Amino acid sequence: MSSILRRCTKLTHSGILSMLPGSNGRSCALQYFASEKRYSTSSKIKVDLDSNTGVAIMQFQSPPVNSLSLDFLTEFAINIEKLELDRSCRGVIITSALPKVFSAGLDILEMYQKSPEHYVEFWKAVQEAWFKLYGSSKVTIAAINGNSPAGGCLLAMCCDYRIMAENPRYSIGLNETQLGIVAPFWFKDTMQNVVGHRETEKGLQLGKLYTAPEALKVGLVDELVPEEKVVSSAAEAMSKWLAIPDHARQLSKSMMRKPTIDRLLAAREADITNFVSFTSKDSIQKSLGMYMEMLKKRRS
Ligand SMILES: CCCCC/C=C/C(=O)SCCNC(=O)CCNC(=O)[C@H](O)C(C)(C)COP(=O)(O)OP(=O)(O)OC[C@H]1O[C@@H](n2cnc3c(N)ncnc32)[C@H](O)[C@@H]1OP(=O)(O)O
Repeated sequence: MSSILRRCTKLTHSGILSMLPGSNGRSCALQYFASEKRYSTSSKIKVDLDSNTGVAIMQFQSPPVNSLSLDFLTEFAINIEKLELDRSCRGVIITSALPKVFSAGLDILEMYQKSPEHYVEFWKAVQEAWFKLYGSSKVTIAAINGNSPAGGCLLAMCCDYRIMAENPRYSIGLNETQLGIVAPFWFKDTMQNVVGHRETEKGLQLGKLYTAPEALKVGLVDELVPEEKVVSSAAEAMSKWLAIPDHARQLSKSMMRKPTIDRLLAAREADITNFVSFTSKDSIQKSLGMYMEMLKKRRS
């Protein structure tokens, strides 16, 4: 019983599960213990599924900045796939358990001074994570509680709805050009589907990191809320999305996303070849090395 009470305190502090649809509003109701299912298989990502509500909370917990390493991406794709196959799951909220950062994007170390074989494996994992999340039939909501550059922005853009902390110090965007690299066409397609052609053109060329208010203005995020309310607001938004019959919403989602997914499916191998030859170039390796140095200097 004491362990149940300890757990109870944890859930009440999180304020997450008690906000979800289907909750009777009582904090720490014991029913949560019966309905909460832990999915997590390792330490980088924690997933809890509430079988009362059908809503899973996926929390990134890979210090220092939730960078998307090969291991992280593999774990991410497995978790999304597992939830996809679980008929009791209807929606997924994706957020970060770390302060100030949602995700720092692709792990630059995976693209720096590695073998071509490694680049192939890494890029396949990036593609796979995108296919799984962008193609998910579940309602997906990003609760963006920190900085979200590049690959972090991509994950958020794959979701159906984005809620960001209104902290003006947090930014989000595809900033690849600032690193001297180029976002692939399917990153571009994903952004274009969210904010349109013109804003994507500006955002991509400039490698723009939008502040939270700027992101709201251009439609890159749908809502700004106080930082401590990001996840509870995502839960509220989720209940609205779940009020729509699944089959109708899923077919509508698929209708909107299929052409974009098919485009990468048709060019999957070419996209890998392109990534490997681009990343292996001396000039690109130099740019990545300088960028890592800049990050380190900024820190000291
Ligand atoms: C070639 C084809 C195109 C491929 C498409 C590429 C997509 C990408 O996603 S590329 C990655 C782009 N990401 C970024 O530009 C983000 C860089 N990071 C930051 O701006 C900041 O770290 C932050 C705002 C996310 C967080 O700031 P802060 O809390 O101040 O943390 P630090 O900057 O001190 O970083 C701590 C630690 O983490 C290392 N690090 C940060 N980002 C990455 C990363 N993306 N990959 C690998 N490592 C990263 C940083 O260097 C620090 O390391 P140490 O100094 O060794 O502690």
